[in-house]
Amino acid sequence: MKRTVHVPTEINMHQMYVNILTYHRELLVSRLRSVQCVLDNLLVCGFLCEEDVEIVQRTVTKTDQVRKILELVQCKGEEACEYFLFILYTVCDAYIDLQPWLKEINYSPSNDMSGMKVVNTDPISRYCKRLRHEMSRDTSFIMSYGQQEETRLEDLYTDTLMELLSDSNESLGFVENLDQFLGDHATFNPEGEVIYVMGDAGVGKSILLQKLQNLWSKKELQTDAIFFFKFRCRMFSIFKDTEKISLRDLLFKYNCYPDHDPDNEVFDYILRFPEKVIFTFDGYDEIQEDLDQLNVPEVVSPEDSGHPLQLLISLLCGKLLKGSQKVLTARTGIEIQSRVIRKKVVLRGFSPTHLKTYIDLHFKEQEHRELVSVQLDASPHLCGLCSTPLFCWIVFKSFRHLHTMHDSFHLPDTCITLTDIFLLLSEVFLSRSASPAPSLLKKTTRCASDTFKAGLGPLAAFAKLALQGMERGSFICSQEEITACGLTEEDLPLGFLRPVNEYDARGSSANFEFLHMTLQSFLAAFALVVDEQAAANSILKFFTECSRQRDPSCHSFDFCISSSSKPSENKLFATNEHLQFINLFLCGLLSKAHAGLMQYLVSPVLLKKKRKLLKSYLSTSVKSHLHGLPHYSGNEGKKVHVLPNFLWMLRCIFETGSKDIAQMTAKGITASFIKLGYCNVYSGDCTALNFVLQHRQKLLGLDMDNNNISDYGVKQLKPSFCKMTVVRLCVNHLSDSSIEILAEELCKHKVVEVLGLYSNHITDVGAKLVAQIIEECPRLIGKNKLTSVGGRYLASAIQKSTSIFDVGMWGNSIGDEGAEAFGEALRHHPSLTNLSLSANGITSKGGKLLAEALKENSVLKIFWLVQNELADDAAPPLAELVKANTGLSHLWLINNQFTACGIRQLAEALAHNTLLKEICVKGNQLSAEEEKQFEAEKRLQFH
Ligand SMILES: Nc1ncnc2c1ncn2[C@@H]1O[C@H](COP(=O)(O)OP(=O)(O)OP(=O)(O)O)[C@@H](O)[C@H]1O
Repeated sequence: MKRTVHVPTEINMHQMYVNILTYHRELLVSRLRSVQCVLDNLLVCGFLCEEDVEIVQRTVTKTDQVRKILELVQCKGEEACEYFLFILYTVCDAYIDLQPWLKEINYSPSNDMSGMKVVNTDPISRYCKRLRHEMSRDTSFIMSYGQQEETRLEDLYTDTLMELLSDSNESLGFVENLDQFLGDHATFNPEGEVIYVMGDAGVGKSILLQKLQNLWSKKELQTDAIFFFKFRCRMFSIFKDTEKISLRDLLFKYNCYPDHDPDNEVFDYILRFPEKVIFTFDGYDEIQEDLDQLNVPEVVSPEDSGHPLQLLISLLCGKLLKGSQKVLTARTGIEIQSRVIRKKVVLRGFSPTHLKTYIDLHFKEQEHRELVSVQLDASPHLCGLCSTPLFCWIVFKSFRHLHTMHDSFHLPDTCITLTDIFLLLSEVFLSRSASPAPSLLKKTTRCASDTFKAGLGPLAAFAKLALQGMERGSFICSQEEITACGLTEEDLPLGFLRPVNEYDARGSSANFEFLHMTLQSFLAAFALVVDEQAAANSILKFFTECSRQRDPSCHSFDFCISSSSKPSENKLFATNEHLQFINLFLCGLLSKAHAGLMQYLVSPVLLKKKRKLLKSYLSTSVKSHLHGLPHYSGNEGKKVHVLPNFLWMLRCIFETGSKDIAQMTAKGITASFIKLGYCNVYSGDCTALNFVLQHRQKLLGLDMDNNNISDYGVKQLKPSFCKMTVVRLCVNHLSDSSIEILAEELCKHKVVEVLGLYSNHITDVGAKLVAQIIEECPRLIGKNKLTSVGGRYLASAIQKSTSIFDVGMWGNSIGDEGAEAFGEALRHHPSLTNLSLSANGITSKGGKLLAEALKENSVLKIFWLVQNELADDAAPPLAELVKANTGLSHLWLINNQFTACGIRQLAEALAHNTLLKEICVKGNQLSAEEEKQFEAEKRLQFH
């Protein structure tokens, strides 16, 4: 028998385990926690009898219980003691504190022992198992139509674009797989504990969390966490201001309670090992309370009770369960204190490849796949809408349903609006009740207005319920509220509502919520339109509400981070997107395009009145909005920086389809340059923008940097490029196909003066096209994926151009061959004054070729070669360049590989140069002393 246990030398080997227990008694008494599991196993294996167990259980304190167990097993002899150790060794989760000690005494089970059975009856392990089981049950299906139809998550889940952002919202690349999600990758603040996931309505934030939860439940998520608690933030709004709850109750009531845990071991374990816990909080934007109003002292002790919102904030700030991982989702535009954020992920929806995968998953029939693909290919606008998974799901589901019912059904064509999409969804819901199963023999002709007329009763009742919820600021409805709106049991399976189980812990009867918040907004708008009782102008109430709340959303944790100060303007709930959506749908429902349908559902006189009211309101507010925009003058003329609200206005205008309002808006833009940077413009918005710009006569500069336009958006803007003097599309996920459109349009109209394409996905193919337009576009394409091939195209275009001043090629990979091409292009270039070839993998070879060529150039003033691989053998030609005194005023050589020897040669050359104003060599291989000396010499020369 193998014995590897270290024991005190004086111990008799026949009594080894008995002696170990005596020798380490104190440690065991203080560290052994889960007594029950030890007792259960000793009992099952016959080392203890029922009476022994009772004796132990009668002992009051845990430490005494352990003492008693030790006494008993020692009395039973060597095998009982060994089995006792074997239990601690096997159920390592429960006896986590004793594992280092078992290692220290070098314990490993003997052969005899290894054959013995140990059952894990530890409450912690049991609880983890139960959590995983319940999580798996709750997350295996995606919500679907009605309550009877469910789709398995794994059958439909498709990856989406998940972009990692820095603290200052710079892109840090994309999440490659979900294992990367929780890890340290792209963490910008190790002190923060929140992974902050942002995204627009319906982009898939909840589904992403569901996927993470489901992977965890199957032990397929890379994490050490053994507890996972999921919350939806809207739940925190159902508590009264005065209600209080303990952390323990918050965790267990709303997830699941531990069974057989009389000593509260699970909660104690969570408190001791918070790093073993993951939380997900979905929809931070849905919290309705103003934290100021709560006026409750901050909760920091896990034993204290507090308002659930206080607990939430304390958890997020790390004041409770510090070290636990938290994933928080919110709609784009909600700012939270960056000091609590560990990393930021922004969801960008489906890329074209994802969309293809989703089509394949969604449609089992090849015929449908092909039909949908063809129809999508024909409509970039629809593709843009379908990059949002929710809209895509509605479009595809509707297609499947309506195509099965009616042979001739096609996806709506180019001008489809969001209102069309939600009308389609409603039609599907209503038609499902009207015709239980599609006939195999004869497919009927589709008549949407008949379906709406027949279903108006329940539809209006759902709409009333939605509106009442919005007015109360609530996304959850009770059974009583549902009944009060006139809805019956039979109406519920139509699909508009789904039950929510999460809040059952409060003992209330079943609650429901709308399938999606956007659907609630749509129905609320529908209620405003069909309501014949309320005054006609009440349709405008949410416009008024939104204009009151126009301040940028800012959810702040200030009050819990610095408890001393209590800022007065910290409104937790500040987003009004769901209200903006109501306005948008209102515009759609009252548009000319839907007048035909709506006249069946509301009296034509009232409809006309409401349409007139809306139109006049929109015209006035567009005028005053444009008038009130801050104008300022810059190089490109009079500029305006529009606010996100402008975007909502554009969306509404597009939804109305009113040419008059579009025309008036286009005319009302008096500035020659609009900045729409960081406005969260997505591809679908480009249709709206184009709708307005079509009516503009004058030229216009448009800065749309840092949005989510993508290739679909550029396609939508195609007709407007003829008027654009400035086209800034930096950081917008554009690929070469966008450049194809730009090249075609910009070269045709030749009015563009500035083209910004920094940080997209352009390759050498796109570079060739950029080269074509380069004569009109002085700003080139930094931070893309060009190699020497693309570098050569551009260099050759620059060589031919006589009007180019500034080329920024940083952050590509043009290497030495590209550098050589640039050298040749610039040797006798007449106009280029500013060139950056930083971060391009250029070695001394390329540096030498550049330096030699530039000696003959007398125009270049600023030359950046930062962060390349230049070493001392590039120093002589660079020194020659400096000596040549060509007109160069700034030479940046930061972060290369020069040593003191190379830098010495450059320093000597300075004496011959009268024009150089700056040469910077920081970040090379110089000691602090050598760097200082160079700086001193430089100062001397420049003086
Ligand atoms: N990755 C995905 N794969 C497949 N379908 C998805 C995916 N993401 C979202 N969907 C579909 O879109 C619907 C809406 O997604 P989800 O509720 O996650 O959006 P959200 O970003 O949380 O929206 P909101 O901010 O409005 O709550 C889902 O019910 C699902 O049908």
